[in-house]
Amino acid sequence: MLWRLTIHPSLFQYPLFLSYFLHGFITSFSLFSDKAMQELLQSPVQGSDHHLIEFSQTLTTSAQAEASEWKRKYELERARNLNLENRGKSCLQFQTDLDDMTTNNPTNQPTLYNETNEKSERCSRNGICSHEVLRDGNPDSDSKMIRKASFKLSWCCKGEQSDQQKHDIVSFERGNITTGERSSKQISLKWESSPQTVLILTKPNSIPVQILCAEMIRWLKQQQKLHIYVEPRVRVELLMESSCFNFVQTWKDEKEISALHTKVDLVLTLGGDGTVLWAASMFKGPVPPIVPFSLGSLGFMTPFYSEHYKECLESILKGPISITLRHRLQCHVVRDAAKNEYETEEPILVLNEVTIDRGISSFLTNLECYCDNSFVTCVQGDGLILSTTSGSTAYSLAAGGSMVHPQVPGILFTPICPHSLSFRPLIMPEHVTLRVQVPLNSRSPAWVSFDGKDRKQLAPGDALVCSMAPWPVPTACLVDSTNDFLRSIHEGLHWNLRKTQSFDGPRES
Ligand SMILES: NC(=O)c1ccc[n+]([C@@H]2O[C@H](COP(=O)([O-])OP(=O)(O)OC[C@H]3O[C@@H](n4cnc5c(N)ncnc54)[C@H](O)[C@@H]3O)[C@@H](O)[C@H]2O)c1
Ligand SMILES: Nc1ncnc2c1ncn2[C@@H]1O[C@H](COP(=O)(O)OP(=O)(O)OP(=O)(O)O)[C@@H](O)[C@H]1O
Repeated sequence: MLWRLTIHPSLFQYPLFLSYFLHGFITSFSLFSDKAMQELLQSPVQGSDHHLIEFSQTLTTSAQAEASEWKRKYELERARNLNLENRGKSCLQFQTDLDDMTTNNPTNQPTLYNETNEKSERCSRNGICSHEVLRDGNPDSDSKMIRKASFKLSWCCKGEQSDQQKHDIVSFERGNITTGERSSKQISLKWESSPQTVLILTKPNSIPVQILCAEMIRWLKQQQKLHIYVEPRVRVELLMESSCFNFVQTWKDEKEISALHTKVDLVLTLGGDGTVLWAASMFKGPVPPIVPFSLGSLGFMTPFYSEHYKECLESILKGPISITLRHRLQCHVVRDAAKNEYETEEPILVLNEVTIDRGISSFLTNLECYCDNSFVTCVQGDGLILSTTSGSTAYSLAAGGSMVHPQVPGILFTPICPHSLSFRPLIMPEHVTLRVQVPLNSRSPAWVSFDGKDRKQLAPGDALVCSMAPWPVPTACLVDSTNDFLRSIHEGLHWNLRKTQSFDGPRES
């Protein structure tokens, strides 16, 4: 499986983003040496170009050693897969299509190593790239290799896509401090090799979703020749409909779920915002691009119309795709019994928000809040929401928080029904760590929930520690981040809808 990740130099002015992004990708792939990674992550922003290019060369050398073995296994596996799939000949249609796949479609041939090498050289000249050879983690199928599509992310400047421009946010020349043009524009994803595997996630208990899912799978297999993964529940539903869906793949346990990001090129969600949250929660590390189709009632994060799925997917599979990189929060529950902060429970990632509230207790919550160890305030009321900017249009909005463009990196600090006249919501910068603690003298415990789910009790002395997660959720845009955001607040919330004042009437002279 090969990956290629190119990072445009303008990203270097976002050191946190860069280290998060790279850390996310790097730690998930075992080829990077620890030393190289430390050097990379510790390198000063100005020198990043140099470090990254060196790094990419190390990686390419490592990849060379495995590439010919990979190619041999890949071809063996491909032959084996075709054999297996050919056994289910009862479905004549699928068989014909598989035959077409091998004879007529040269794009489905395995990419040769030389081509990859050539690409890597090209990539080192223009930007930063990494090539990965990944193995399927399943010990039972040692020879099973799946190639993952490679893609490139870049910023678009002034409505155009530019790989070359680099802007400094702040410059200091001859004693004058000036701010330069910000390059935090629309992010665009270009495929460098075709996507081959999609994961389809669906809202449960919905007949229209079930029907669309089956139709989409047929089309993706027959017309696009893609490998398809679904949840175990969905595979059972599909097989009840027809044994022709035998080719659809799924997973058995958590371990296989945790390896999904190494196999899946694209995630399609069929449902509402809750299904996008569900999809994000399945990836505890790096997340493949998500294409959210709207089959819910509100759909702030689901811009794609399911009726036009064929045109949409054709365009997505071809690329380029406008992407919203949605930041997530990483939350740790620290129990009072823990001897230090590192002894926490597994971190939980949220795309919308983490809420600390009074749960079923009728007492006021009493929450002490700290930001990077500075005391912020004490929340006495129903609770507190720590929200991402994507979540700013959800619960935080209902509690009086601002709506914030999802591409703005920040953490919203929104009280729920505070019993005080002056407690306005805050927005903190992305780099802070927030700590919400239930004081030992609190009259009652508090309850924490993550994207509206997985409630946990916080006893007096326990704390929730929250910071920006290294792994954002890339969601595909229908138009672009800003257009999609504005459309969702207009259509979803009828934001600032008012009849326009008529032309006739009194005027200022
Ligand atoms: N008072 C409230 O507004 C309130 C109360 C509880 C939970 N919620 C939200 O529900 C979310 C869980 O969603 P679910 O679908 O699993 O539960 P759900 O089925 O109860 O739906 C909650 C509603 O929130 C909407 N929503 C979710 N994320 C959104 C976002 N980022 N922007 C705008 N609207 C959004 C959904 O479309 C849905 O209409 C939580 O993360 C929380 O933000 C809101
Ligand atoms: N694949 C899934 N497996 C289990 N639960 C899911 C899955 N997809 C979605 N859910 C849950 O189902 C609930 C409803 O999902 P979703 O919000 O997508 O649909 P909806 O409520 O019809 O849409 P809307 O919120 O726009 O009205 C959410 O709580 C979500 O967490």
